Amino acid sequence: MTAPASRATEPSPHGRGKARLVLADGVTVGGPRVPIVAPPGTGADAVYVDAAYVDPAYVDAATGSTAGIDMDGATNVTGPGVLVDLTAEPDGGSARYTAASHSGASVVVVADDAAGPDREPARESVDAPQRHTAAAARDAAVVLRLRRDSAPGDVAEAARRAGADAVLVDADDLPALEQARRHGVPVLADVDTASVAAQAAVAVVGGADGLWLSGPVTAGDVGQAREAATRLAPLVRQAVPDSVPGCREALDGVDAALATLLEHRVALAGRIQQLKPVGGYAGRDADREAAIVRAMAGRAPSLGAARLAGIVDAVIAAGLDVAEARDDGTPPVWRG
Ligand SMILES: O=C(O)C(=O)C[C@]1(C(=O)O)C=C[C@@H](O)C=C1
Repeated sequence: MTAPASRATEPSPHGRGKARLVLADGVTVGGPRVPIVAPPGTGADAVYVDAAYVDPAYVDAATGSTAGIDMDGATNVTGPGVLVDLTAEPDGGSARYTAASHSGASVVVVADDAAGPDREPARESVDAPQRHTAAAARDAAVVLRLRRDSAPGDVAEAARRAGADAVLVDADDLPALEQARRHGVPVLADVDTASVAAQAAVAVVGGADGLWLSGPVTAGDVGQAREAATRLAPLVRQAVPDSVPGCREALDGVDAALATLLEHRVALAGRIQQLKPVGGYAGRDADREAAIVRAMAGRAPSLGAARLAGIVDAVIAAGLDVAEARDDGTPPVWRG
């Protein structure tokens, strides 16, 4: 994680007026990909750390001790490209300031109770305790954690009030995800690793631009979240960026989803060959193949039936090749 995060938002192709937040080199919240944000050592695209792990000096100042806190490696985990989570800070004042200013982090995450209607904005406040967060946040991007009881419709307003570049909401808070999407606010979804695959899927389909994994997070959790995002994001985040790298990134996502579906298709077609009275090339069914092409043409009008026929023919032939080559101890009928 070397490149700095950036609070400078850029126009995004995902919806009119939608901004995107750059977390690290090639890692954006609001682009075609849905990045995974998780603690260090889990293989995530971007890393967050709890403020308590930012600087031993903070722990000394706040509690007089580091007892009970595992500080192994703590001092080296922050810096540019790292998100520092300030939402659980006990005193909200000096601790936040010390933690965030010592960290060199590029993104700080603040709670909505630090930016409520009668509080000062996270980025511009002059009153303690928020002034400390504000001071730290001046040079960093701000992500605002919104609690579930924040009324839908207030998402964009809360982000504006806090001077936030993105919001963080519960993975299954679909009204908040929808509000953020509608108002063009980049939105991270807080995925509880107790049910990571399902929550990640719900969040991505609901419109999350990034997944923030919380709880005890393992590399396996990150892998599951990434897989859910890879499979589902291309289905719900259709965009045509205006640069070659942007388009290639989006194409990579679509190709990943296509490959997943092709793999499933090969399995299904292979099973049919075992079940049909005559399977394999010998049992090819032209009427069935024509019906497949017609059905797909309705969903791919740009290609049309004639071009799709060639694609479908190649896909079916590849599936039959695999089926005929398979030697899994259950001989298909055509092998006798
Ligand atoms: O539907 C079948 O009968 C199949 O064997 C599957 C399948 C396919 O891959 O879709 C393969 C060969 C047939 O010609 C038609 C379709």
